Amino acid sequence: MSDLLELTRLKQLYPVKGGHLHAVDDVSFSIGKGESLGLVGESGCGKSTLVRLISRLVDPTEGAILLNGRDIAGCPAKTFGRDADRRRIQVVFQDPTDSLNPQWRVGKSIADPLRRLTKGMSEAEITKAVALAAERSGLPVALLDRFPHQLSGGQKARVGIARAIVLEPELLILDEPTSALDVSVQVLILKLLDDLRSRLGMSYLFVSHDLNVVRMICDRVAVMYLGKLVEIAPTEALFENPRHPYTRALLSAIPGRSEGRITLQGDARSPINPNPHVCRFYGRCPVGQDRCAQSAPLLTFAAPDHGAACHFA
Ligand SMILES: Nc1ncnc2c1ncn2[C@@H]1O[C@H](COP(=O)(O)OP(=O)(O)OP(=O)(O)O)[C@@H](O)[C@H]1O
Repeated sequence: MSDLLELTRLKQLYPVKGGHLHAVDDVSFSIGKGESLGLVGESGCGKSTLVRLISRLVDPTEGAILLNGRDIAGCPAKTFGRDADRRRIQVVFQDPTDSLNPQWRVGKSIADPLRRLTKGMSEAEITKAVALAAERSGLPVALLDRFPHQLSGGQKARVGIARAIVLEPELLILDEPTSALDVSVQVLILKLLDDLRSRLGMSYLFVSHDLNVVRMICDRVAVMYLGKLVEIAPTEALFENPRHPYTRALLSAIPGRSEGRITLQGDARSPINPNPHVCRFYGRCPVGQDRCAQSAPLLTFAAPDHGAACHFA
């Protein structure tokens, strides 16, 4: 797998009374083309700062950010908005409400990156691209005329994803994309993201404080502590054999860890939903917890946006 993104000795220092705070301290890692890398660590460890550096909202104090071999850290944050690489990196934020203009119909919000970052697209082409992004994100085209406050949390999350993928980026940075959602919708959005990555061949940097979520959709996991990268490993290796004491502490703090794991997998047909998911689940169920808590390890999970339903296999 060749690298899409490579960070080399990236540093971000903030001036504080009596010195500097090392928000990101000498961080190096890479993300392969089509790879999903999870980034975990406790609050304040520097995850958001790293996201802001990679998406070029702020300039690093030191270090390189190679995108397809080009050092985009050399392009000032102020002008990166006009850079050809800008459209290759998109971010999905934690609370989609924050990234949507409340006075715009959501179709206009999804079209906005196209209008700002591409040149020469006709209105017909923009409308077609918006409809395709909505369809890929599982957002009915009829909802494009609504305002954000007229949508559910799950639908707004889909708008945020449609807006991010409309430019067909190579790197999608997902900054706690499901933490504002209730648990049944969370599973659907994670499944959608997992499918989109394989369909569109994007790479993910998936930032989360929830290790169970990271385990579901990441190929590798990077662990940050006090601005430093303390461990990076393939997901299963990290969960089965954590090397750094901080990683071990994080893993031991996962609720219900002793009960097992959750993964998402493939499509199965069901009479309830023409496009259901199968949720292979061991442990506490993320949906319909009451019913599923004592379930057999495998259950099928067929869930439209509202009214998720679990079925024991
Ligand atoms: N603009 C700034 N000026 C000074 N210090 C900052 C600034 N932005 C962040 N910090 C500090 O840098 C450190 C890392 O912050 P950051 O927001 O990156 O952490 P985080 O891991 O994303 O936390 P959370 O999960 O709570 O969002 C924190 O100690 C924070 O207080």
